[in-house]
Formats: sequence, C-alpha cells, structure tokens
Amino acid sequence: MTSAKRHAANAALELIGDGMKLGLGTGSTAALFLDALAEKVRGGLDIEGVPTSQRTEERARELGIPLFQPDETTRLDLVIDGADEIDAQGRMIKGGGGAMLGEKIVASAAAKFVLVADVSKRVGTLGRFPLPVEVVPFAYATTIRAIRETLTALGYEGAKVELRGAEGGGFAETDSGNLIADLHLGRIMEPEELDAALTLIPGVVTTGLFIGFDVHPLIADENGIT
Ligand SMILES: O=C[C@H](O)[C@H](O)[C@H](O)COP(=O)(O)O
Repeated sequence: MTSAKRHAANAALELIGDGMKLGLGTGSTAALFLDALAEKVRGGLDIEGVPTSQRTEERARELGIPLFQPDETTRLDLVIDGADEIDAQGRMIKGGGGAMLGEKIVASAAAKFVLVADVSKRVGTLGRFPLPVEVVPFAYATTIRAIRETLTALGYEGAKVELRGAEGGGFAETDSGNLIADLHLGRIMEPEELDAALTLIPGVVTTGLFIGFDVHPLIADENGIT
C-alpha cells in the first residue's frame, strides 16, 4: 500500500503554491507528503506549515520545512492529512495514531481538508475501524462508564470500549497528556448523532469523527489516483 499512499501524497503536492499556509497532518501517508513537500521547499517553494502533532513537528523540522505558530487571525489554505476511514459523504474516522485533537484543531482553521489515503480507507459505512475518543485522565473510569451508557442509549448494544495501551505497558498518552478509548462499534449508522452525544460527556475532549469539513479526497491505489 506504500505506493498507493505515495501516489496520493504526490497528488496533493500539485495543489500547493507559493505563499500558502498549510496544516501538516500526522500518520504514514501524511509523512510521505512531508517528504515530497520538503523536496519542493529545497527547490524554492515558499510555504509555511502548522504541524498537527509533536511527531509531525519533529519530522518537519528535520526536513527543513518552515513552521509557524498560528495566532487568532490565522487561516490556513489547506490541511493535508490521512484518515483511517472515509465514507461517500466525506465523513471520516481519524486518530488511529492518537493525533485527532491536534488534527481537528488545525483542520478547523483550514479552508479545505485534502485527504491523502490509499483505497483501503474508503468504506460504505464508518465503524469497522475502532473509533478513538480522547479522554482526560482525571476520573477516567467515570468517563468510560458514561461512554458505555451513551452507547447503550444510542443502540450500540455490546459495543466494546477499550483504553488504548502503550507499547511499553500502561496506557497510551496523547500529545496533550490524555488517554484514548477505542470504541469497537462495527457500524456507525448516525455519525453526527454519535459525535454530538459523546462530545457532551464532560471527560471527553474530542472524538475521532471528522464531520463537516470541506474534503478534497485524493485516494489512490498502486496505479495512481482512483
Ligand atoms: O492519529 C492519526 C491520524 O488520524 C492519521 O491521519 C490516520 O491514523 C491515518 O494514518 P495513516 O496515513 O498512517 O493510515
């Protein structure tokens, strides 16, 4: 799938012009875009980027991509980012790598969301990929119980809710020091309703549901953009 991801990443480059302010996504596909972008920057392309995660910030610095801190007036031309799933209406699940909070904040400042992905990410119905939900560590068990109750009330009987583990043991931590609950739902029939209900729970920071963005999908297989 790397060649498919590379096709998508390269196609995104064609949308970039001098003077643009970009949101720089997180994940393996966004990383391929960073590599390609860095080459253009070395060739004289004049852009500035806002990273969506610490990982992306480190990589962009290594590659010599100019970064800036957004202020209240900042409007980004594009954010270029991957996804774990996207449906026909451009609704997405993100956060497989735990970066959805930074990604959502940056995407909300961008005029357009350029999705770079291989074809495996395109789905009829969202939800086969476990939905990541960012939860504050304070009294997290209370928040997990509220998530379970919300899921039951919405008809997701028997849904599994798992706190994401870290490689070296313990729980995985996001860039903001929060935890991630992965919701195994199978099929999400009403993503807007689910997102609204989960986001109302006090200990929930955000969900991996990305809805309502102006998505420009660049989805590729090994032969190129589909
Ligand atoms: O937290 C991670 C991000 O939402 C990624 O954009 C998403 O997981 C897709 O990553 P990849 O391009 O590696 O499949």
